[in-house]
Amino acid sequence: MMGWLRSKSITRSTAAKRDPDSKAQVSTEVISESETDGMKQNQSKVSEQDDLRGSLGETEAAESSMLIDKNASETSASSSGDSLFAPRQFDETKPLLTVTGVERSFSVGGRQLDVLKGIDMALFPMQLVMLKGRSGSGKTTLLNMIGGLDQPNKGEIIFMGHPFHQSGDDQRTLVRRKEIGFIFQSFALMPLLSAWENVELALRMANVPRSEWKKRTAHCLDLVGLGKRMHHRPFELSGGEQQRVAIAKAIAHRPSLLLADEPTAELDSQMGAQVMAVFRDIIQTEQVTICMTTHDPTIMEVADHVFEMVDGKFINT
Ligand SMILES: Nc1ncnc2c1ncn2[C@@H]1O[C@H](COP(=O)(O)OP(=O)(O)OP(=O)(O)O)[C@@H](O)[C@H]1O
Repeated sequence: MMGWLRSKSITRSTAAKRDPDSKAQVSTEVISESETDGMKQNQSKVSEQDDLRGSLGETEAAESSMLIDKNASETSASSSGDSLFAPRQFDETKPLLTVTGVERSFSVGGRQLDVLKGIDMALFPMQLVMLKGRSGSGKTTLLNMIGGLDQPNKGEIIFMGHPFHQSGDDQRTLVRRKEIGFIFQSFALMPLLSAWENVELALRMANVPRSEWKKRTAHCLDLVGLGKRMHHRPFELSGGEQQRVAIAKAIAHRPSLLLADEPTAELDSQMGAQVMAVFRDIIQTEQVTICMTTHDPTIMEVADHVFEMVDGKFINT
């Protein structure tokens, strides 16, 4: 599968930014872009990482800013630190997210392409849920909806009480930045920054007070087993280690939900197993829920639940 980041358009349309409440405008833009080929190359769509980068400017700016800041004294007022470590209060029997009757179509070459055809699902706290299905069955389209990056044409998506199907782009962005973490097939790390700096960058972008960065960064890198490689840059790490840095980065702000699109696709089976072991650990330690896509049957064995998607519908719910 092509990763979200490189080609999948985890998207927010510029139209939506102009009028965050207008689904029609989002659809219109998607249609016209698709017709001229190419959702996957579209510059007006903003990948999640581009979106995150946007809050700091260009990649290079973000990286240099981190490099300049790395020895700066810890001056920010504290502390939201407790919220990064405190046990969560939730009822495990109540879903974190519900998807009801969700449909999503795109217009391609003047024709309507029905991608999601009535999806119902629920994610409960601290579950590891997997989506499987053939290429093109609609898995990433669904993850985009769950992550608040796109909206359905029909149906409801409620995440932690927030009606994603009817809230504006800005509202969804706020929820997403606080409560959702993303992991990509292609790791999505800043190449000039060390593992430590990559995680710190995520904390900065989440507006976590600087005084909390050190403790939280060390904690997250320890959780993924990279405490001893914290000063390595991505190119000095194996693929599995890079993906573990990406996990540390994605959980740094302590999201309630982690979404991962084929997180093990570029890894060999041993590294893939390590990533899955880390997922299992962080579900317990961070009390996070994980929803991921995969094609790998061995990986599915560790799931709490596997949804199989065929042609835009689940066949085994
Ligand atoms: N913005 C869009 N505009 C037009 N078509 C789209 C758009 N997004 C997705 N599609 C189409 O929807 C279908 C499902 O795509 P999706 O990426 O969700 O599948 P997938 O199950 O994740 O596949 P893979 O495993 O190959 O990544 C594909 O035919 C794709 O081309």
